[in-house]
This record gives sequence, structure tokens and C-alpha cells, in this order.
Amino acid sequence: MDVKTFDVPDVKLVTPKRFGDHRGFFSQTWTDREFRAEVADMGFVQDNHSLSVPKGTLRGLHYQKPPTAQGKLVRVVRGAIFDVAVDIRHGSPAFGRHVAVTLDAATGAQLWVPPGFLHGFCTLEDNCEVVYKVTDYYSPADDGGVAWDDPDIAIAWPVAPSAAVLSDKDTKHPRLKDLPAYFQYR
Ligand SMILES: Cc1cn([C@H]2C[C@H](O)[C@@H](COP(=O)(O)OP(=O)(O)O[C@H]3O[C@@H](C)C(=O)[C@@H](O)[C@H]3O)O2)c(=O)[nH]c1=O
Repeated sequence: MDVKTFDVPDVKLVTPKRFGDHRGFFSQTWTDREFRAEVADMGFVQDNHSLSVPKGTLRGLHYQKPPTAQGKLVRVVRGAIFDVAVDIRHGSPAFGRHVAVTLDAATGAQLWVPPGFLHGFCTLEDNCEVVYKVTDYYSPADDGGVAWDDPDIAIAWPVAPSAAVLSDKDTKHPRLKDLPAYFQYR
């Protein structure tokens, strides 16, 4: 598999090998042994799947605070998304900076979003299905978010602000500067 790193530490873009033939392809999308050696020790406990019908659906920016902080391995099984991870670990050399990549079903590329990051995505097509394993269970009490359009983060979302399709919850998050220091670097 191909593993790409970024100037934001610990985020990785992983593209597993696909074995194509006349039927289509086969791909190992995650194995504990290989990912532990080349990406991170993930220890997943939950697998998620979401469908976003309209193009321009924007989900984010989300986190779960400790003690149920989640790392996420994100991939797209239908369509294409603009996927974002924002480092919010206090003491990180990249605090407040983000990685943005396109993930699509055509390549099977996956983004590893470690614990201590905000995660969000915007769909680039209608009917996008996103699948992601997470390292801790969903905990509504620890679930939170930061404004997707926070000017301090300054994400170049591929949708006009007025056209973004948002949940009610995602219109009400605080800015990063007003978030308590939930995560520490190292
Ligand atoms: C995230 C989650 C939600 N739910 C429920 C709560 C709610 O009734 C419904 C929809 O929840 P949300 O609006 O929070 O779903 P959504 O906006 O898709 O939230 C997700 O966004 C992406 C960007 C992430 O990174 C995920 O971790 C998660 O935060 O699903 C679960 O039962 N388990 C879960 O793990």
C-alpha cells in the first residue's frame, strides 16, 4: 500500500493495493498488522457508514473529547469528498493547521485522522457514501464541534458558504479559539 505523510504530524493518506481482473477488483482495506507497522496502532471498535444525498453536504468539524477521543480511518465507497483533518492538539507544531484531500471511490484512498483532530468533509457529488472505522465508541456526552467556517482555520471548502448543506447542529459550533484545551500533543 502507498502511505503519504503531511507537514501536519501523524495524519496519513493510505492507498491500499487493488488487484484488478475481468470481474473488478479485490482490496484489503485494513489489516491490523500492516497498518500498525506503516500507519498507526488503531485498535478499532466501531465502523460507521453515512450517505449524503446532495452534493455540497458538509459534515463537520467534529471531535470526541477524552476519555473517548476517536481516531478515524476514512474512505469513500461511492462518490467523492473533500476530507479535512485539523490538528487541535495543544503543543503541536501544527496546532490549528489542517490537511485537506480528495477521497473517492475510484482510488480507495483513505485518510487516517488521529485522535486530537477535528474531522469534516464536503461532498463533491450527489449520493456520497463514506465509511470510517473509529478507535472508541460513540459517546454523545463527549461529542462536539468547531465552526466549519472558522476564519482562524480557513479551510478552502469546495462549496459556496450559502450553498453548504448542514445539520442544524453544525450551524452552532464555537470557534477553535473558544474551545477548551481538550487535547495535548504527545
Ligand atoms: C457519529 C454517530 C452518530 N450517531 C447518531 C446520532 C444522531 O442521531 C445521528 C446523526 O449524527 P451526526 O449528526 O453527529 O452525524 P454526522 O454529522 O455524520 O457526524 C459525523 O461526522 C463526521 C464528519 C465524523 O467525523 C464523525 O465522527 C461524526 O461526527 O446518528 C450514532 O448513533 N453513532 C455515531 O457514532
